Amino acid sequence: MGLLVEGVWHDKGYDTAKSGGRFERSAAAFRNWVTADGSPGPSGEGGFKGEAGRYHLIVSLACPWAHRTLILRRLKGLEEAITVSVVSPYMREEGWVFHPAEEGGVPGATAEPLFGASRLYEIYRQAKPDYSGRVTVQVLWDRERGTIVSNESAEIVRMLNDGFGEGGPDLYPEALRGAIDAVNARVYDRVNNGVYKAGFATTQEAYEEAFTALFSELDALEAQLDRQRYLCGGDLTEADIRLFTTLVRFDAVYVGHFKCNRQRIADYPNLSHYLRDLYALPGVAETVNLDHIKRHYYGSHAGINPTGIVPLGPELHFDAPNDRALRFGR
Ligand SMILES: N[C@@H](CCC(=O)N[C@@H](CS)C(=O)NCC(=O)O)C(=O)O
Repeated sequence: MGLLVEGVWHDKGYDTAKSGGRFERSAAAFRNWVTADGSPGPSGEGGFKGEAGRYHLIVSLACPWAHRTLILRRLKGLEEAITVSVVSPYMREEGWVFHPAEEGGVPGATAEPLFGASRLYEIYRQAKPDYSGRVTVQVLWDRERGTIVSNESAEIVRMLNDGFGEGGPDLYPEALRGAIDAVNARVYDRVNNGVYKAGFATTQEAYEEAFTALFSELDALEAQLDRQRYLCGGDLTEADIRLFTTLVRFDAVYVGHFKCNRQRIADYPNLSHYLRDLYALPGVAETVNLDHIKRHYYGSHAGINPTGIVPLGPELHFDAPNDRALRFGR
């Protein structure tokens, strides 16, 4: 794990000393928006029109943030329009690297076709030679302007929802925006980022704080999903995709590696049926790669798992039947 300082790579982890052992995630640096007509979005510059063949997405199949964007790309039918590269699951001294399966990398990892880069930080330097900051997945690259449009998944999912024309479900419908934003805020802080706050805490107090907030939120979500099929009612929204990418990793990595072990998702009846309901959406199962997920977490964070041993379990059955459609009538 590391970062760029004025374009120079430094192998350096997050510093929790200044924050009482608490993990604090840095804000993403590239915040432009692809829009249907190229007009500016809520931040950054304009000039990024939604066009097939123009954009390239660089993801890790291990990363829950990148996973959101891969699911949106699939649900919105944008697989032909937006090309994808997959980094190696191992993120070590050089950060995220490209090590394609054909060259002995992990199956599912690909090359980087834009510059033939071997490290993700080279892509950041192409966009901004003196870039200072963390080098994170995912990255949405614009071939036309030769730069990074955005490296913030919460914003990329919105661009994929409505920046490339019609097609697929509207996952951020006008009428539900208030409800979606409210759920997202809770889920981001206590669940999506909550598992990282527990896992990367370096004091007992910081860990306990994150653990308690995480499980109280999961309990609340369990109760909410007893009343409705999806987080914002009867229709699937962006909020569900954002929760899904954490739930699908939970029993495999967050319970053990991040010590989120009060209980598993498999022990929550509603959350586990809900997880399988989302997994069964067309094309979603193909975006889930548990091999990359387990190798990444257990094999990249030497401070947490110094041996790098990847557990063989648990057995997971996301493709087992679920009761959600039957219970909620759709
Ligand atoms: N806010 C960003 C967060 C992305 C992020 O933190 N990705 C992780 C992988 S799961 C990463 O690349 N970490 C490398 C680092 O922090 O140095 C987003 O949602 O896109």
